[in-house]
Amino acid sequence: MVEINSNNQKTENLPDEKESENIDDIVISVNNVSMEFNLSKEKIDNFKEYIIKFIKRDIEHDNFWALKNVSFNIKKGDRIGIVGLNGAGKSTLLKIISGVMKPTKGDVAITGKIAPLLELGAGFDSNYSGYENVYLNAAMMGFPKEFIRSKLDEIVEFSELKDFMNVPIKNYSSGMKARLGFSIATLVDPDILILDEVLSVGDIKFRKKSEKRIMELFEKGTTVIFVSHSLNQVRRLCNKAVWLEKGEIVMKGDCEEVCNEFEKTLDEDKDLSKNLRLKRIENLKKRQKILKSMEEKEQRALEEIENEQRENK
Ligand SMILES: Nc1ncnc2c1ncn2[C@@H]1O[C@H](COP(=O)(O)OP(=O)(O)OP(=O)(O)O)[C@@H](O)[C@H]1O
Repeated sequence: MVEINSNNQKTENLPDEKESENIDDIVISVNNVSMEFNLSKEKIDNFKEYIIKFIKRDIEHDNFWALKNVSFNIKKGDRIGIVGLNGAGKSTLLKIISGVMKPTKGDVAITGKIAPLLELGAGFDSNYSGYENVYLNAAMMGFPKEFIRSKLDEIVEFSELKDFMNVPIKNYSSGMKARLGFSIATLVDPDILILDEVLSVGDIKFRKKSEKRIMELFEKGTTVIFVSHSLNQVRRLCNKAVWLEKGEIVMKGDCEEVCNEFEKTLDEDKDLSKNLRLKRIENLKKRQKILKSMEEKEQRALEEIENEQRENK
């Protein structure tokens, strides 16, 4: 179905089993988001060389679109898995939704408190201790000091890092950073939790504990956006999925359906030619476009009927 967002642009909801007409249910609206990066064509070895070339206007760039016209709505309580090959644009999309990056075109509207857990250690200051970083990290998410103090014991206990909380983060392993980051992001009860590959880090015991914690958040109605290269994990945790390929949406909707289609192209990648994979992707994209235009027509027809009914009253 098609909804009108606050900017009066039309965006498509991820298909829903129980389609609700209530626009208030939408907590994230991604509207025609495109992201362009400038990639330097030549290798510049040091900063001095960069400055000289910059002053001489001698730096050539290639323009590269990491995301192209990406649009979808996420409703409260949805668990969205973002899937795609390396370089598809998944992390870039999460960074834009989290507000870490501004898109070149389009916009994202968010309702509620968002807890982003992006790259490992992002949001941590490596010179500060675990305790100091808990306050720093939570403050960056907009949570007041008193609130964090009330959650501190729980955060430390969950992270299992009690003996390391006075140690500077620079001495933590990547698994330890992931544990602390995950504990902060999930124990402050966010409305929206954003997880980029963090569940694949850490030992199996902590991974299981993290998945259980995410399940508890689902029950509380937390909206989760989740990037993972493990399709099984996406299937276990998500109800919907978005498949990105070279910055474009190939398919979005029911998690199982999207994961199955994506998986088929992975098998083909191994066994059959690359062309067949690309052909399948093009067909899926066409199908999405047809579905979108049908939904738009249906929406216009509904609007016309509503207008007629209003005029006849
Ligand atoms: N800051 C940046 N500057 C230039 N190019 C970038 C930047 N960040 C990402 N890219 C490029 O944008 C594309 C998408 O990157 P992104 O990290 O979003 O992909 P991804 O789907 O998360 O990949 P992966 O699964 O490998 O983590 C890649 O080609 C990457 O090289």
